[in-house]
Amino acid sequence: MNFSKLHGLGNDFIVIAGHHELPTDVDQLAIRLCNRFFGIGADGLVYILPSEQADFKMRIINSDGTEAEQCGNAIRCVSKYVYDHGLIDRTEITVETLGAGVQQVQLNLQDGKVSTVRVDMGQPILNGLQVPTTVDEAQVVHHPIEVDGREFHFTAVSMGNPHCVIYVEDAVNFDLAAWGPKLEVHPMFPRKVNVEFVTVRDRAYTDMRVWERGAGPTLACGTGACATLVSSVLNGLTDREATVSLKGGDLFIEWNEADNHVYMTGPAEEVYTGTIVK
Ligand SMILES: N[C@@H](CCC[C@H](N)C(=O)O)C(=O)O
Repeated sequence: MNFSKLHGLGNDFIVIAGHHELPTDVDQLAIRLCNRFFGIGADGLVYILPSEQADFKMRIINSDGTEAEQCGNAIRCVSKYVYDHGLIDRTEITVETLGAGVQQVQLNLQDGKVSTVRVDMGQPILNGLQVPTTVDEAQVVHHPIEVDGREFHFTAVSMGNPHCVIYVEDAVNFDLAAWGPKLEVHPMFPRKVNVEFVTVRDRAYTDMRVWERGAGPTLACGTGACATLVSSVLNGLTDREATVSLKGGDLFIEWNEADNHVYMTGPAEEVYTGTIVK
């Protein structure tokens, strides 16, 4: 079975195309292939499948074998893959996702290859029960949450997948490993949660570090960057356009007032191709 390895700002994926559906043991396959010592190594396994509603369908399995509804960095990687490998020759394409519907994607080329991708990530979901959280409120903004005797405040945003955004003094040096895993499985989040620790530098620039549901600490998270911008607007901390700076690099995020959609722009890179022997 052939695969390609792509990443978006260091959030890396094993990408498999040419199949019609997910294999039945895809959870075990993801765990095995994503292992950084005994496998290829990746944050997730991504399948590009045929779609009846869009040009392609994307399915993303986290490195722990659980399936995610959406992935911002993976959708940019999928978009680069299908264009650069000649599966489509348009620079405006559509990609169906499991939890965020069909997304419109614009490909920006350099020397005939995709260099950056702008994705319409759709409307954020803010209703507490729909994110989902256990908080029955129309918006969950700066809500208290206690972990091991420490109180944080979080803002809940779903971009198809659930996020909990927490403002800290120094996101870049924050002890992700101490708090991320505990917040990920906190009972306030019935489907677990991706956790973003954020420091706002000014109204157009934030630092963010992420602990991902099902994958742990990653270098970047596209949906997490979108959730960060939405949360920062709701908390009055940034304008509706900002750079979200991650460990692996920067994403530019816009939350459009007219259509309420969030737009994400960033790079995608293919780093190698290979064959899975067993
Ligand atoms: N890295 C991603 C999100 C991947 C899925 C996530 N771990 C989840 O379980 O929701 C991104 O770039 O958005």
